[in-house]
Amino acid sequence: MQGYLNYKRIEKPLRLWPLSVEIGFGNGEFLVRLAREHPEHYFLGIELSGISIEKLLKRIRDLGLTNLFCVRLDAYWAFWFLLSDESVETIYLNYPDPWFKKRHHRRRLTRPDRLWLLARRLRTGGEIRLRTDDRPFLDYTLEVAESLGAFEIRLTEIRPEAPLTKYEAKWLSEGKTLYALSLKKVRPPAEVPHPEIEEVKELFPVRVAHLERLPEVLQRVFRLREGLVLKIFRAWEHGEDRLLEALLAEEDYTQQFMIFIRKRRQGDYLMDVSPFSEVLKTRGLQEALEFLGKELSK
Ligand SMILES: C[S@@+](CC[C@H](N)C(=O)[O-])C[C@H]1O[C@@H](n2cnc3c(N)ncnc32)[C@H](O)[C@@H]1O
Repeated sequence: MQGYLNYKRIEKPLRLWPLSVEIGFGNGEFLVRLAREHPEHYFLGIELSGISIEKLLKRIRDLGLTNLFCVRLDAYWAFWFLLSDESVETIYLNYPDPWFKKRHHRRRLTRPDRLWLLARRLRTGGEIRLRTDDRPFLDYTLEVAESLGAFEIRLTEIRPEAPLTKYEAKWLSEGKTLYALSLKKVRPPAEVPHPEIEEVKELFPVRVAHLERLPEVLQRVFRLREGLVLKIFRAWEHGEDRLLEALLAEEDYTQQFMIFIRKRRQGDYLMDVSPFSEVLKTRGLQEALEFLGKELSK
């Protein structure tokens, strides 16, 4: 599909240059305008909302835009998996959810590990441009940005004569103050603890000696290690073969998929991710298969 990046399949990191990224593009108005104004520049939109993705894809198709792409993935993991350091010209964050309650601050897109990764992926001299109407969120972001020591920081208020989106025009006419924060990368950010997931080239099938213990693993939650949790929901029988429905949470990246267990002539079984499940091949997924193989074979 034109403009859609299936991040589980494509070659990574992306090789698009010059590239700018918008996180949480919503109705896509801002991103489409940029892509039309700068046909020589590539743009990537990152969104969690399927409806937003559908709408943007329709506009990409209708307008025949060949420089605009989108991916449906949490922004942190999109930057982690798809982009290399120093590869992005500008990162736009327009009115991200401020998560104003203290206990929700960890969901903020500008919390230290999130902003750290954006700063890594940004080209030196490039900018993160944030727009927000939420002063406490802005102050939080300023504090995090300062602590990373990577940026030249500039804060302005959005003026009515600037190019505005429909919502911005409405908010300004209602007398709201809209802030524009520019974080220009001048040096690499200070290291902060951050979640990591390692992709692997290939997943290897795992041997299972017998299936007698299969009922015991169903509906159980296995904590394989810090940041890796596996749950097998149920199993279907197909002759001597089995199909399992599994969920794996690796850090906060979750994948739901089917596991196929096939009886071999030797009498034992071979277990693999079902070819009908598309997964991101990760070290954690291989670990989970190996763990399950051992658990069943006991
Ligand atoms: C408040 S809306 C703003 C939409 C748009 N930028 C605008 O200015 O109207 C925030 C958007 O960010 C998206 N979003 C929130 N968290 C995200 C994440 N972790 N990764 C990607 N998109 C995210 C939401 O789905 C939503 O569309």
